[in-house]
Amino acid sequence: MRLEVLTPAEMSECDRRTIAAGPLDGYGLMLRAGQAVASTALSRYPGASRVDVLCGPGNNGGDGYVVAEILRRSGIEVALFAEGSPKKGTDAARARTDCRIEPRPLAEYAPTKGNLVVDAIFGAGLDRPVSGTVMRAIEFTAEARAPVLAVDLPSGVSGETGKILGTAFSAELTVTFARLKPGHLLLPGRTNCGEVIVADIGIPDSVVASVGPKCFENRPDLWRKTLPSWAVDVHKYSRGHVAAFSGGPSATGAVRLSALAAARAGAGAVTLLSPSAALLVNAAHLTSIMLRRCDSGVEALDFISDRRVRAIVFGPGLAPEEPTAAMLRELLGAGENPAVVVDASAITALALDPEGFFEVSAAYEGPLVLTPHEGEFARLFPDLAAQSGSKLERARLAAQRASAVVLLKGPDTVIASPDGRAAINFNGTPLLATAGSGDVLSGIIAGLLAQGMPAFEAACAAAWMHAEAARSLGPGLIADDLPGALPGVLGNLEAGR
Ligand SMILES: NC(=O)C1=CN([C@@H]2O[C@H](COP(=O)(O)OP(=O)(O)OC[C@H]3O[C@@H](n4cnc5c(N)ncnc54)[C@H](OP(=O)(O)O)[C@@H]3O)[C@@H](O)[C@H]2O)[C@@H](O)CC1
Ligand SMILES: [K+]
Repeated sequence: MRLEVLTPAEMSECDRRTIAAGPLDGYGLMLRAGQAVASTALSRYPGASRVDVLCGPGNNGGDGYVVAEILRRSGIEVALFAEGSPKKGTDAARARTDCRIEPRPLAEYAPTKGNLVVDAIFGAGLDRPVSGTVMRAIEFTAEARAPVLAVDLPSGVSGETGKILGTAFSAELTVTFARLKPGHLLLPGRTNCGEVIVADIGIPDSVVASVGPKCFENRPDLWRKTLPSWAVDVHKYSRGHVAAFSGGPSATGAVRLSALAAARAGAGAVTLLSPSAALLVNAAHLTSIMLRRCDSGVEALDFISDRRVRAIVFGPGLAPEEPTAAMLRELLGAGENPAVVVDASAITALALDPEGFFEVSAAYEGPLVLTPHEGEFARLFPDLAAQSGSKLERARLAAQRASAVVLLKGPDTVIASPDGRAAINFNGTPLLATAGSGDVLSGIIAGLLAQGMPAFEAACAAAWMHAEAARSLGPGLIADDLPGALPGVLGNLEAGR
């Protein structure tokens, strides 16, 4: 499976290197791109006898002329509309010359009921908001509810960020080339793309590898090889011990969800470190999860070193206040170096003095993962949250600043590592928008970290497993159900090894 996600600039570099190596030239790539779209139109819309093809002035429009000519030769009635003309001497100009249909100005386009619309106005080269005639064409098409097949990207969707520039087509189907682009995976663009098909147009894998892409689709092949596996004589502590910090007596449920998820993700032992005041309430709810009184950083550190704790969940149910941030700084500064997952209120607490935390995290030698949702992210990284870049870019910058893997939650969760690697999760589901679901996620990450999985891979795997668990349960799930669904998810992964 080809998991690289290419920015439009990386894609264009792949085109350039492929053309330089030959034998395909730019027009050869365009012909293959157009053929891929035309054959998708024919196979996926077999009943379409009339097609409106809308072409822009660049190479995306060039692909459109190729599509129009192939469909015409296949006996389809094609109406061709053009916005601007390709520049002389370009591949797009050649494609227009080779197309036997005379285009009409896009201003004359009005969708006809039952027609398929092929959107070849703008693709990778969109660099400003759509307006004027193109905007009207998009609005007419939406009003007529005509099915749209987009070439590379729906016009109006930024391939780089997934943002809508002005307005955009809502496609049923998008055919892109060689690899996905961030705009196919990040919201809101992902929604406008509909189903996405990646067509092979002859760009070799070696060329893709040579441009050094660092963003990936979050699929099991990205991290399967790093999943824990155990020798027959393993015992509970060698399988990894997780410590999860409980909040006070009225805030204990969140961390119990994390603890259970860590155990279900495969940690051999999980201990809840609970303040004295919450011991009884925790004791009343725990069975296989162990319980230990802990009222200070010193007590926690003693336990961590005595019981060889490999991973910590720190955040769910804790107070979003300075003592929480201080305790985390103490844990990170002590030289024990367990893996630490910082979640929920602990992130809010760190936002009281971000620079103080970044100083400690830069010096920390253990694996560190932060799991903010957008609100927590904006508290800890207010300048990054306010900038205009993509979610991918924001997560990457945050990971570098915090010297930590940052898992920025949402329907299009992004996981970024300080080394520049990033992954975009695609299997998220609205089923996960339920109280406690984030606590389960941080527990899964800790469970995998405790078993020795590297931090970036553990965060990616956890995000994927979390969503698969939700999908396996379906509507009606509550966060309490998610840990119990993990054995099924892990079983399927094991079967795929
Ligand atoms: N060999 C290859 O590279 C291959 C590439 N392939 C195909 O090429 C596509 C990329 O082509 P591309 O780079 O020409 O960009 P494209 O999306 O056609 O747009 C550029 C044009 O749009 C204009 N423009 C932009 N925004 C605008 C706006 N808001 N409002 C108005 N105008 C706007 C911009 O105008 P300008 O900025 O120059 O004034 C320029 O004229 C890619 O998506 C894929 O389909 C395949 O054939 C495979 C081989
Ligand atoms: K397009």
